[in-house]
Amino acid sequence: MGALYSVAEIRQAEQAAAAQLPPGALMQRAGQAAARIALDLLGGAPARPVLVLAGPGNNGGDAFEVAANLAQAGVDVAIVHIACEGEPSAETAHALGRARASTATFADSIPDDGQWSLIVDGLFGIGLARPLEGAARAMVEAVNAVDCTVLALDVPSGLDADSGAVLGPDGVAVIATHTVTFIGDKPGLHTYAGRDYAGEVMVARLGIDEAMMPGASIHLNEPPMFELAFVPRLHASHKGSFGDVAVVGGAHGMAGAPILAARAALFSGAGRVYVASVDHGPAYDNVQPELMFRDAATHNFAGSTVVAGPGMGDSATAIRILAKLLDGESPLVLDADAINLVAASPDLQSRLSARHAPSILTPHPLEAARLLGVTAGVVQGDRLEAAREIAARFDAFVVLKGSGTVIAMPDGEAAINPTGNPGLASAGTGDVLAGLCGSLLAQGWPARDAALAAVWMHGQAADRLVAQGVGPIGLTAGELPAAIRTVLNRMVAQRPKRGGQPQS
Ligand SMILES: NC(=O)C1=CN([C@@H]2O[C@H](COP(=O)(O)OP(=O)(O)OC[C@H]3O[C@@H](n4cnc5c(N)ncnc54)[C@H](O)[C@@H]3O)[C@@H](O)[C@H]2O)[C@@H](O)CC1
Ligand SMILES: [K+]
Repeated sequence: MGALYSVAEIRQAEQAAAAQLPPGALMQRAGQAAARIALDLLGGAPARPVLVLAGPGNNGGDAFEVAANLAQAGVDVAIVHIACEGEPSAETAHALGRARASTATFADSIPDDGQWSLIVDGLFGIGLARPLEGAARAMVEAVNAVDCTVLALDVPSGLDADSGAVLGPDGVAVIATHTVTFIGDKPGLHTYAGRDYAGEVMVARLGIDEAMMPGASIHLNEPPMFELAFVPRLHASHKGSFGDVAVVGGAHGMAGAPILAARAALFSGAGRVYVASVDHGPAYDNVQPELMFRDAATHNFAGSTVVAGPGMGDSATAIRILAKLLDGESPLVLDADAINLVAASPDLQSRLSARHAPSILTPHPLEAARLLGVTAGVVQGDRLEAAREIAARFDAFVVLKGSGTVIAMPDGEAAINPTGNPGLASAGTGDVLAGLCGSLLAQGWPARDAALAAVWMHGQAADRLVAQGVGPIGLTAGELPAAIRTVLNRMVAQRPKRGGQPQS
């Protein structure tokens, strides 16, 4: 499964492998793998030269190997090299020698009028230690100004491979169309700025056996992580077989948010779905008359899975209801205002930590920041760490939303979601996600699988809609539930037959 490795883990694997190989072998393999990909991207004899940018460290060494291999394949290659202040590593010096001995030409800077068929970014990889400045920054800005295919070696230069943050308050990084990453995939290529900067990610393992890799605690959130939880339905089932969901929210002026969550629960198969309003809410939904409307102050939540937060507001009634729900035994999804109320109240926080039934929290970065008492910038600077910290602190399953949503479990396991698109950056999509999480919980799914599958399906549904021309611009949250239903039924139909019982 798509394991993601920290820089420290990659270094560990690299050292273990290098000890058993001739000097420079890994760099040569990296250069060969990347050159093969470059040739594929060029798709035949290119009309224009390839520009290879080589930095001062071993990422630059990889770049020299790529340049030498491309030159050997008959490609016209120009190299711009930022030399290191001290001595390069032996393997980088050797790679530089190979590039010098090839037909590749060296230039001091990127020519202003240069036109390229491909740019290879070998400036900085996992050794990036500070924000880019001076010549390196100027080079990155020049690359980003050109409309051209860009292949990043290992990591787009300027991007932190662990966090997906561009280093520096006003930092720059190479915006690549493709990234070939070495030895193992890295979390920073898939979350925060990573998805925009890395483009399509390919992994070149450099012949390092899976067995030599450290056990990963972070994975890409892909169907093998959760697909066994999709079970076909028995003919002999009834609506009581698929659980009750109650969505609590809908303060004055925000009646739509719980309805979106409730529709998502309905379309993803929950048996009975209630909207419990903290204010005097609507009596029915004329688009979805299957939904039942109740007063949250008097509704009996026993036996339901509760999704609390969408449009819940911060009234005394909302706080009182939330305290009661936290003390209860219902599986709970906390979103939006419910998270803000918890963040503002040490009392609600201790009730949350003390729960026995599962809790899933679905904060966006600012809500996560409030929970942790930090800024949204700090959360975004290390999304994995923030999600894990919330999960540990509240013994809860955490879905930290944003590009490359992070899902963190109370036991330290974490995943980064690869589906979804900017169409989801619109009002109400979070309500839909919360309703979907609640629906899967109500149908008996373990919280871990519910969180992983809900996030994946939510993104996948948005991707399907965009493929049909519905968005990303103008995609509305209300369009998601029906698309989620299609994704869910396909997942059930395609579920691998590996044991497990149909749900009764
Ligand atoms: N060591 C190995 O066995 C292998 C290394 N590989 C490559 O080597 C890379 C790691 O090499 P390094 O550890 O040398 O690291 P990098 O090549 O990523 O960069 C480190 C160098 O850049 C300098 N530096 C860091 N940040 C800077 C900044 N903002 N401005 C200016 N200079 C800066 C450092 O002082 C150092 O000289 C990997 O990303 C990968 O591409 C691959 O060849 C696979 C095998
Ligand atoms: K790079």
